[in-house]
Amino acid sequence: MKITDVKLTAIGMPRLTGFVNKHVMIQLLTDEGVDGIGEMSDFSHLPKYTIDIVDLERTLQQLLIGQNPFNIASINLDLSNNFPEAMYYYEKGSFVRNGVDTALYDVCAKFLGVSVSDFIGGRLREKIKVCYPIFRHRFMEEVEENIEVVRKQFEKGFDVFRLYVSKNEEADEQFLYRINEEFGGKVKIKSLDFSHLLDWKQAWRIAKRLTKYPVDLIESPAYRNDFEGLRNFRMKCDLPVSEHVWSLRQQLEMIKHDSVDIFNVSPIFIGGITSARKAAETAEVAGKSLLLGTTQELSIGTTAMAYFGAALGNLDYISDPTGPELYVGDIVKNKVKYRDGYLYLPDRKSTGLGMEIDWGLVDKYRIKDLSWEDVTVHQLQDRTS
Ligand SMILES: O=C(O)[C@@H](O)[C@H](O)[C@H](O)[C@@H](O)C(=O)O
Ligand SMILES: [Mg+2]
Ligand SMILES: [Mg+2]
Repeated sequence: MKITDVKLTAIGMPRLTGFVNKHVMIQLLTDEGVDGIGEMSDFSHLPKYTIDIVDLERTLQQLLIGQNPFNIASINLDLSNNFPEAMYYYEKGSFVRNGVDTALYDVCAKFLGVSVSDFIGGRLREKIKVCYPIFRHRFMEEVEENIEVVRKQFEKGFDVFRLYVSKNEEADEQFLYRINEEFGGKVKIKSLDFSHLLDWKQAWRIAKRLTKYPVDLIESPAYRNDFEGLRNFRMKCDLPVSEHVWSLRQQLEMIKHDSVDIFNVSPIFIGGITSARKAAETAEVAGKSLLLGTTQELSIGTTAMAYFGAALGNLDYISDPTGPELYVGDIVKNKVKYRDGYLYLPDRKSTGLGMEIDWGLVDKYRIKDLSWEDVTVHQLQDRTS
């Protein structure tokens, strides 16, 4: 089998909050008539510059046309040479590698007539427990709005939430207090996510205040790549500490410094299922736990993560992918399913990723490029419109 063409389509998908996220769908066409699809999810993160998708499409055509898609290892090497790791959480090259790598798994599994699960180690579970995100409070009035979000999502079956904290600790505390009052033990807060916005000492001061209320873990409570800072925080805190993995080198440093208890791994931030499996195995060797992170993907990206997560032995904590529940729409005929706060894998009998593009929806959400609208850094950090 040979790749004969590569096509990219930019998608602008609004969230229920109004914030529009820009994604790129990739199609790999082959001489066997089977096509692979993948997703470069959520380019709407800092830094505020843009990838030219016409140019990217040309680059990927040069790299991929004529290649056998089963050469996943060598194609990943080429991709890493062209889009190297950068020790940065939202490195756009990782998003590009992720889209291509996912599409390779889709096309190869489809060609064999099997599910992606049969390609990457099977399934230890058919569903993955996830939590719904509550975006960062900046103003006191947002507490009431967020309590309303919890009420609504609780009705839809979500009973675990995670909270982004640290811009208004008064509001953060008020939110936790209100949740405790109104829902008691019925709703759980999985994590407080500091998103690398504070130095570890400031994060520790706020964490002490907020952990009067029950939470499972603390995420990103130090500046990016401050491995000692993370460790200092971890040594003070009774709760487990998690951090995203955005490069294998960064993961190694976190292991050397014993910075975390849990690695938050997601294919988008480490450049695909292939790299994510490497990171997951590294975590296992180092005796660390895992949770499945997210950039809030559409259904194609979320399903890819579900396959990856279903084969993990050390997925010890509640995971994060809820993208399809945050966006107003999708671009597939068969959106991923959530029930009772679980992300369900597609039927094992489906082939490839099991996703079917809905071209009507693609046309509805298609955009011409990834250019930035008029958004502020606060809006980007807090995912608000
Ligand atoms: O755990 C996290 O840090 C998040 O999922 C974070 O990456 C978000 O900003 C996410 O990417 C989003 O777009 O909501
Ligand atoms: Mg996080
Ligand atoms: Mg994101």
